[in-house]
Amino acid sequence: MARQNPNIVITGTPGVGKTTHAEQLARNLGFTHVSVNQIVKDEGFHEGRDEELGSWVVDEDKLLDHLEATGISEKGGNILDWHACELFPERWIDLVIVLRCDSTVLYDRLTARGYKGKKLEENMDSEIMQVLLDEARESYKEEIVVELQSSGDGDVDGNVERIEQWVEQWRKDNEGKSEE
Ligand SMILES: Nc1ncnc2c1ncn2[C@@H]1O[C@H](COP(=O)(O)OP(=O)(O)O)[C@@H](O)[C@H]1O
Repeated sequence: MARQNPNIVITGTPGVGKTTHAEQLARNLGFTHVSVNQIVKDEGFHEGRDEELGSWVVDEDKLLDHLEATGISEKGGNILDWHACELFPERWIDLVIVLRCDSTVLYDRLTARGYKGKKLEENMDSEIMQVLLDEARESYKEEIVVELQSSGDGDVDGNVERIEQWVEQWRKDNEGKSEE
């Protein structure tokens, strides 16, 4: 059975605005905000922390099994928020949003969050080298990957509105398919 609502990935370097966008979208659309980082922490789907990078070493098999068991693929209506995207199976995902941020703005956001040293450097490099955008383009069909700016205040509302319009169109295009 096809899903009645799309599943959307919001990805990008830490600090670009994934949580901000995902929360607003989930609220407006009545979708579920799936904060993958939170699940990894809460459920212990990791093999400890990489102290140098300050991030979890994720057990991807456990994470995927857990998400699969929640019926994510069949139910739809999820906003998956994570700083990586290539591990989600293509059949789960209808749209991949890659948020991008101006590097001076991102630097301020990350230092305000206490990032420093190698962690700060690696994340800044990742944004400048568009690592997540490339990862998304390599992992999903070109037409479902959308790059959006999230540097200034007005960007969030504009992006959210654009994604909501996309969801509306998706529903029209998929009308009736869930009964097939
Ligand atoms: N487009 C934007 N304009 C202004 N501030 C933003 C924007 N996007 C994010 N922020 C701010 O930047 C910080 C990091 O955003 P957050 O949503 O937590 O990013 P992420 O989930 O990608 O790490 C927060 O303080 C948030 O309010």
